[in-house]
Amino acid sequence: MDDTAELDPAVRSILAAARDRAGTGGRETDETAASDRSSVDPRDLRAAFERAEADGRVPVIAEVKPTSPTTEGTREDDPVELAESMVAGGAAALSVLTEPEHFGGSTETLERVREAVDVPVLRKDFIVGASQLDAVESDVVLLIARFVGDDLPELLAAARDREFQVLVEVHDREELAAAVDAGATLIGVNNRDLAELEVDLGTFESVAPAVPDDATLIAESGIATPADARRMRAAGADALLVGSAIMDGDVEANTRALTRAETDTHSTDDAPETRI
Ligand SMILES: O=C(O)c1ccccc1NCC(=O)[C@H](O)[C@H](O)COP(=O)(O)O
Repeated sequence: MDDTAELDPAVRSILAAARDRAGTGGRETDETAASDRSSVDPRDLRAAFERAEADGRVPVIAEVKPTSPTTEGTREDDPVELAESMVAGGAAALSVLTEPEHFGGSTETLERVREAVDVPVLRKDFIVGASQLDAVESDVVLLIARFVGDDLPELLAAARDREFQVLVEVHDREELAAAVDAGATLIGVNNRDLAELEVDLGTFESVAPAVPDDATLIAESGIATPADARRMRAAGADALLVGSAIMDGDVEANTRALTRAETDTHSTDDAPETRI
C-alpha cells in the first residue's frame, strides 16, 4: 500500500529521495557497522534555551534554509555568514538543512556552520533509516513522526546511542501520543501540514496542551512576526523554530526582531525585517 498518497506531491518526492538516501525503501532502519557510527559530543540545547531566557531573549532556533518547496528562488549567500548573522541576532541555536534535492542543503554546510558557531546545531533532514544518522555530526537530529511511523522508537534509540539530542516532530495529537510513548522529551509541533503544505499557527495551539509538562516544546513553521512569536509562547512554546521569515532579507535584524519579541513589545508586528 502507498503510505504517502495523502501527502503533497513535493513531500512525497522529499520522502522518496530520503528513502533512496537511506537505502531502506522505508521498510527497515538499516544499521551502520558499529565502527562507522557517529558519536557526538553535543552542545546542550536545553541549556542554550535557558541562557537565552536568562538574557531576556525568546529562545529561537534560526534555520539556514536556502530554498524549499514553498519558497521562490534560492538564497545563495554563504551559509556560514548567514549563520553568524543569526547568532549575532540572538539565536539560541541554529537549524541547518542538509536535504540536498528540495532545500539546497548539504552535510558540508552543516559541518562548516557548526565549526563556525558555538550554539547547538540541529540537523534538519528527513531521516528514515539509522544509516542516515552517520552522515554528519550535529548536536540535535530531527525525526518526523509522520515519516518514520512505527520505526520511531528504534530510530530514537539509534540516535541516542550516538549521543544526539533528538527533536521529534509531530503535527497532531495522535502523532504526539506516539512520540511520548516512544520516549521523546524534545517535541516540536509543526504548524505546516505535510499533506497540503498549508501553515496554521492554530495547530500548535491545539496540540500544545496535550504535551507533558516535563517535555521541552518547540513551535515550528509559519512564525513570521514578533506577534506570532508571542502567540506561540503564550500557547506554551519553550522555543521557536523559524526559517523563511528569518531568511527573507536582513537575517540579523529578522532574528533580533523575533528574539526580542517579548522585550520590544512597542515594535510594530508585521514581517520582522520590513517592519522593525
Ligand atoms: O518549508 C517547506 O516548504 C517544507 C515543505 C515540505 C516539507 C517540509 C518543509 N519545511 C520543513 C520545516 O520544518 C521548516 O523548514 C521549518 O519548520 C521552518 O519553517 P518556516 O519558518 O515556515 O520556514
